[in-house]
Amino acid sequence: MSAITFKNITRDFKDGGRTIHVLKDTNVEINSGEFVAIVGPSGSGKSTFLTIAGGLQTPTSGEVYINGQELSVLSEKEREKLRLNEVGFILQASNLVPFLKVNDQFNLFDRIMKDDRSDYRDELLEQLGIKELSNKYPEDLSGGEQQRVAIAKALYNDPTILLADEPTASLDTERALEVVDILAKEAKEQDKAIIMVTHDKRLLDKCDRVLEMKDGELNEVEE
Ligand SMILES: Nc1ncnc2c1ncn2[C@@H]1O[C@H](COP(=O)(O)OP(=O)(O)OP(=O)(O)O)[C@@H](O)[C@H]1O
Repeated sequence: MSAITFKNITRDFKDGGRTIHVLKDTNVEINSGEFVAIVGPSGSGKSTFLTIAGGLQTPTSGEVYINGQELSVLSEKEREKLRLNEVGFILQASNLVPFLKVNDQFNLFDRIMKDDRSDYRDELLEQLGIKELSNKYPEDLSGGEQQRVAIAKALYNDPTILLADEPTASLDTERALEVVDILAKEAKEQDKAIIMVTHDKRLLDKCDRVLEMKDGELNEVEE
C-alpha cells in the first residue's frame, strides 16, 4: 500500500528578491514496509522533502497523499490529527525533553493522549535494549542511547510512517549500524514506511531503495 505519494510537488522559497526552486516537479511513491534512504548534497532539499512528506509544511504546488489521504483537502486540525496518528518523526536535534527522565518522557505523551500504553512501552524499550535507562535523564545517556530513546518515542504511538532526519549523525559506525538495523527491522516486521535522510553511505546497503535529491529533482539510485 502506498504510504506517501508526491504528485508533481514543487516547493519554492523567496530569498530577498530571488525565488529558489528547492523541489521541482517531484513525483515519488513510498510503500508500507519499505525502508528508503534520501541522499544528496547539503542544501539540496532533503529536509524540505521530509517535512512536506510529514505534513509539517505545505508544498507550493502539487499533491501529497499520506496513506491515500490527500493533505490539501484537510483542515489544519484534520492534518494535525492525521500527523499525530500516522507519522513519527526522528529529527536532527534530539526530540528528548532535557529535564524529564526517560520514563517521564513517555508518561507525558500518555497524559497528552489521555492513554496508558505502559505495556507497549515495556515491550518497546525491551526491544530497543533501553529498558534499564528508564530512570535516567537524557544528559546521562550516550549519543547512541539518546538516539534509541528518540526512536522509541517516535514509535510509541505505533505510526504507520516514520520520518528520520539524519538519525545516525552523532553516532560511531557500530552504533549507527545498530540504529539502522532497528529501523530496517521495524519496516519489515511492522510493515512501516520508513524514510531516512542520511549523508552516511555506509548505511545504504540496509535500505530497500535509495533516492537522490539533486538540482531540485528526486531520482532513484540504481545499485
Ligand atoms: N523556511 C525557509 N525559508 C527560506 N529558505 C529555506 C527554508 N527552508 C529551506 N530553505 C532553503 O531550501 C534549500 C534546501 O534546504 P534543506 O534544509 O531542505 O536542504 P538539505 O538537503 O536538507 O540540507 P542539509 O543536508 O544541509 O541538511 C536551502 O537552500 C535552504 O536554505
